[in-house]
Amino acid sequence: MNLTSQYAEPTMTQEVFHSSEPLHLESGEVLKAFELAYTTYGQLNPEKSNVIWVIHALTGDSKAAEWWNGLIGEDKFFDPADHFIICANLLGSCYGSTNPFSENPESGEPYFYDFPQVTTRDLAASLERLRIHLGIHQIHTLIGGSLGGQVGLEWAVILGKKLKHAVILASTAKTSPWVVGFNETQRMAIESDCTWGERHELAGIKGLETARAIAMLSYRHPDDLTVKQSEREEKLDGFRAASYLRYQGQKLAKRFNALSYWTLSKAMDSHDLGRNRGGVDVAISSIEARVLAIGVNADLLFLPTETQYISQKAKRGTYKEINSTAGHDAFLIEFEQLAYFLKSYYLEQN
Ligand SMILES: CC(=O)SCCNC(=O)CCNC(=O)[C@H](O)C(C)(C)COP(=O)(O)OP(=O)(O)OC[C@H]1O[C@@H](n2cnc3c(N)ncnc32)[C@H](O)[C@@H]1OP(=O)(O)O
Ligand SMILES: N[C@@H](CCO)C(=O)O
Repeated sequence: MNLTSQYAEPTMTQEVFHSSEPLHLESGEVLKAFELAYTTYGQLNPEKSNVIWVIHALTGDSKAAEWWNGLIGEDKFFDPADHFIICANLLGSCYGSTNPFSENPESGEPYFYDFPQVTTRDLAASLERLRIHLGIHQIHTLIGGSLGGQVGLEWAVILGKKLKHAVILASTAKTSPWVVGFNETQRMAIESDCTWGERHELAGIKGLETARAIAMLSYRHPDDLTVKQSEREEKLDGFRAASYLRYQGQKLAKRFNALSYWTLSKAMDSHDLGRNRGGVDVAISSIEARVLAIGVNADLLFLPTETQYISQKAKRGTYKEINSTAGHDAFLIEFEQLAYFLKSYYLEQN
């Protein structure tokens, strides 16, 4: 395994799955039809036993070998030479799947603010549709972090014995009031943009910048900012931490939109694996797959104890912890530790 080689994007295939069967949502609303854009790397083996299904986080897309380039790719832990790796853009997101700017079949116009509320369970149900469409009867490993881990847990319950390993990173079985609070402050920032309510893709975009800046403070640990954003000279204004957060807001606003952000942050709030299942403990213990939960020691958003709890309640759970001042986002950054944990976990299972 070469963890230091240059990033070289492996050959990928991009497709769009169109489901014409209605998707009945937890809210009671119905999506009459929906599309999921997905990317695959590698080939399904004759035994169909090499499926690695990746679920992206809040603002990710289906090109997992780009944003997880230290983990997926030639000579990386998940090598397309050995695995069939698939990632679908989540429903509501703006990278090719049905989202608030898609046409509402009822009106012939984009949904905009009428896009229905989707929960992590709804998102898992849409992925399940895609799995059935592709004729995948067994998933070797399902892996996702943060919102991706939440959807992964929901899907693991649904998949039963069709899933062998669920790898859940920096995530939780039920969204805490702390996370709902962070998400609400971000939605308040979006609402305070005077263009919010307008019907175009830039509606709420300045609010989205602020939302991302707030979110970044929950994705990083104070030590990370101390190391990277401390001043080199005495000053009264123009602080590096300030320009860093503004830059991060602008960076997201160039590639995302406020309505998708709103939709997916509400999906995160909705997450409760135990809803209508007799509680979180019962739901976690109903997962048939082996569960590897990986927390981050300095995660201020999804606390490591929350991630560890998943492993403790799973029938067959293992816990590992990333050591990083990067905070919550360490699951997108600390490739060497991730690869090491994955390797030792699979060795322990064999
Ligand atoms: C189409 C798509 O891109 S979607 C798929 C990709 N995205 C995802 O999957 C979402 C998940 N990914 C992420 O959230 C992020 O990419 C992460 C967490 C992996 C990494 O975040 P980064 O922003 O690269 O890291 P970090 O917090 O260190 O910030 C570095 C950036 O801030 C800039 N920066 C650092 N300090 C300052 C400062 N004081 N003032 C202004 N800018 C600053 C750097 O120049 C750098 O800019 P760049 O991204 O243009 O190169
Ligand atoms: N940094 C992640 C969110 C935290 O999981 C993203 O933008 O998707």
